[in-house]
Amino acid sequence: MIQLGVNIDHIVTIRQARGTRYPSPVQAALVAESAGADAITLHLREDRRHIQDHDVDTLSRVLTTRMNLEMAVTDEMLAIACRVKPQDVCLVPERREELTTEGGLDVAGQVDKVKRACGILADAGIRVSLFIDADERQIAAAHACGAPVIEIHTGKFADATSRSEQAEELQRIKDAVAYAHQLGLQVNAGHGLHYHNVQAIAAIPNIAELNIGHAIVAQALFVGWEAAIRDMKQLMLTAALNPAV
Ligand SMILES: CC(=O)[C@@H](O)[C@H](O)COP(=O)(O)O
Ligand SMILES: NCC(=O)COP(=O)(O)O
Repeated sequence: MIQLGVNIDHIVTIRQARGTRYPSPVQAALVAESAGADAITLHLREDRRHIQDHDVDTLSRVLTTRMNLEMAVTDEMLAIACRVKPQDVCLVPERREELTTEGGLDVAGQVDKVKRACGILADAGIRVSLFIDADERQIAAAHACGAPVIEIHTGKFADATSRSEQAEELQRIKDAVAYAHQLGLQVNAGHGLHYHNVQAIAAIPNIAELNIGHAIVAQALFVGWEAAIRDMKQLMLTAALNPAV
């Protein structure tokens, strides 16, 4: 059944805004797990704009589901991942000046570097996911690097400004999921998903997991954190069980 990875980055954005001890990412993660999160996703960025190293260490000790640690393909992050040993690592592109992740990792353009990182993480017993665009060339490269999982970047679909553009991006994602599944990859998806666009993605056959954060944190301001997660999970399950939704 489709799973939900709750990204808690922007819980921590609120804490970092004032340098307080609240809101606690530990409390957010444990409540999320009780509300139906199948994994907790956190992005340790090179610039530490939100998640801090100590958050990763603490959460690795208290989570009862899975930690999905997002990180850039750098020796610094590989060393942290091999020390912490989260269940999952998702390798993502990063640019210090970006507001948020702008696209998928260019695996095809740096196969040796990504393959080396996949090997190091796999040797540490960590399941590797590559965050890539809905692009067959990138999917084939991810498979060649030995990653067992990919996460399709749904940002272009989420940011589409017309129905026709959104439909085009959705079809691109559907084709990518089918191709990746045919290669034997586990296929996840995420970025920019919210309560009004998630069902179109969740309804795609063979999508295993959606990683969602920003929209859940925003909705929690109005309905509460637990309800925001329960509602998102329910939308996903309904769509997955009734693809015609
Ligand atoms: C890779 C991705 O799309 C997100 O999981 C990522 O965490 C976005 O970065 P921010 O959370 O810093 O916006
Ligand atoms: N990999 C996507 C993710 O973890 C959450 O992205 P968003 O929902 O915060 O855009």
